[in-house]
Amino acid sequence: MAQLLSSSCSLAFSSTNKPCLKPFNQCSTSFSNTVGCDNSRTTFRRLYLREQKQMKRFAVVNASTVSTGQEAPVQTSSGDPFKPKRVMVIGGDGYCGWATALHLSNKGYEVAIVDNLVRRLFDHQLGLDSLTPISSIQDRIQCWKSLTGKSIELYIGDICEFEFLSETFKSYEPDAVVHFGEQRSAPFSMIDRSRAVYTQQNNVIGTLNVLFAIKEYREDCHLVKLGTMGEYGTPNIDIEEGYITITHNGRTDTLPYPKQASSFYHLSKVHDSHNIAFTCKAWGIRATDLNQGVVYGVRTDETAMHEVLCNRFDYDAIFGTALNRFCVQAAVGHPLTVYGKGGQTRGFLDIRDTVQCIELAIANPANPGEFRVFNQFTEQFQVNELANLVTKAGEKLGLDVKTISVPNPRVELEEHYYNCKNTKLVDLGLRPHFLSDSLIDSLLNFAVQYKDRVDTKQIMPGVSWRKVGVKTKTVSS
Ligand SMILES: O=c1ccn([C@@H]2O[C@H](COP(=O)(O)OP(=O)(O)O[C@H]3O[C@H](CS(=O)(=O)O)[C@@H](O)[C@H](O)[C@H]3O)[C@@H](O)[C@H]2O)c(=O)[nH]1
Repeated sequence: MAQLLSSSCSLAFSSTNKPCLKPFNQCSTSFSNTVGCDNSRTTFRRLYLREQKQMKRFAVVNASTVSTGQEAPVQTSSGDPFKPKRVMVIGGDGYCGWATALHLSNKGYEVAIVDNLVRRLFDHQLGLDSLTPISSIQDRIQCWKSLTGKSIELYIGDICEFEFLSETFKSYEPDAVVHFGEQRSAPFSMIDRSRAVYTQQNNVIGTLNVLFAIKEYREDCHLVKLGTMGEYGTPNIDIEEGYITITHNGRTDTLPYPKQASSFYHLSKVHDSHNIAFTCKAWGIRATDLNQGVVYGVRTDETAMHEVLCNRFDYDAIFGTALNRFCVQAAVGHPLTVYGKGGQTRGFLDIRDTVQCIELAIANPANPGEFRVFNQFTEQFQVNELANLVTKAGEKLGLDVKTISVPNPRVELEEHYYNCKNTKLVDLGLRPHFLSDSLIDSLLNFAVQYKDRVDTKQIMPGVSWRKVGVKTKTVSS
């Protein structure tokens, strides 16, 4: 299967937001140069359909029992008990998606990855790279198969192309769709106008297409959508899980919690949430919006099984997130980059908990027409606290860790109240891996192991929320 797919067309996006249908190795990796590619849709479609047919033949069915979660009291529209088995992981080649695809496969679900590989293209365009070397998706899947005997189906294409998505849906017939397939970096969305437009178009249209595909081809399918804690912003009151009960002029209602996103990326997730909520009401879609916090860590039980399965680990100022970045900075002797006063508080979670949360959401599906919102994080930290934890862990390893205050490139409160609810996933059985000294030690050791791969030019932030303009930036952040 991997061989079949490696000869196929991979989609790259162009700044016109039309997919480029040239084979991946013939695509220019420059952001602006992808515009002129000849979109040979008919050839692509023929190749694609042929592959789908062959993939069906090669696919090994792995149906087995779901090992985690309570028995779901949920039914299909025909009244039978709804037991999800076939899961489609959109964005399954990315940081959270890859770890999740392997975890679900390990737990006995049949898994298909849908991905257009654009995350790899972003790295080429911006001159970035993962701290860890990562194998091609085909090699990853082949390695997983040889280690465990479990097959993962692979569909390479862009979900913004409805034709591709609908063929994929009809071919795979998922019971659950986990949707990670979005541009997920706030700084990326603030580089320039074209990245802002790309982020919102890709994210909002992609999700809308998934909703239409569920309605049209798979009405019982449960959508498990990755949202973000950043949808709520930092209000001066407690943050609830999705909804808040308000009494106004003597009348009371439970309403969606107010949204105050602070980047074009975070806003795209708000727009998604509104579209999903509407289609749950209007069409009876079952959906869970997982408002995830900042993820840290790299190893999960499955990705640690072989170096070919190793996950990506971003430390640059565009895709790297706070704690992962601080560990790499400490490993290479770069001062920790606290933006502004460092009093920014966020919800955080270990990547091992990301995969657990997704599994719990799938095993306990929403009811038809229900729009559930779970806040997916395990602990809250201020950025300064994280810097202190990394400094202390660095001392134990003999590293001299310094911290600097970098003028904040973002527009955000640097000191604020923050208190978020996060009980729903715990109620479903989440057993969190809290941030411990030993985890920071092992992350630091991991960063030290790969420190020769660090490009220190990628560490300082170069994207400014205030200076974002219409001119396309073709060089790194
Ligand atoms: O070197 C750094 C990097 C970040 N920060 C600060 O750390 C906080 C978090 O920033 P981040 O880059 O770690 O995370 P963020 O941009 O918020 O986005 C990440 O975390 C989000 C969850 S949340 O933050 O919205 O809860 C996800 O949705 C995104 O996909 C993921 O990239 C911000 O206040 C930022 O200013 C620093 O002080 N120094």
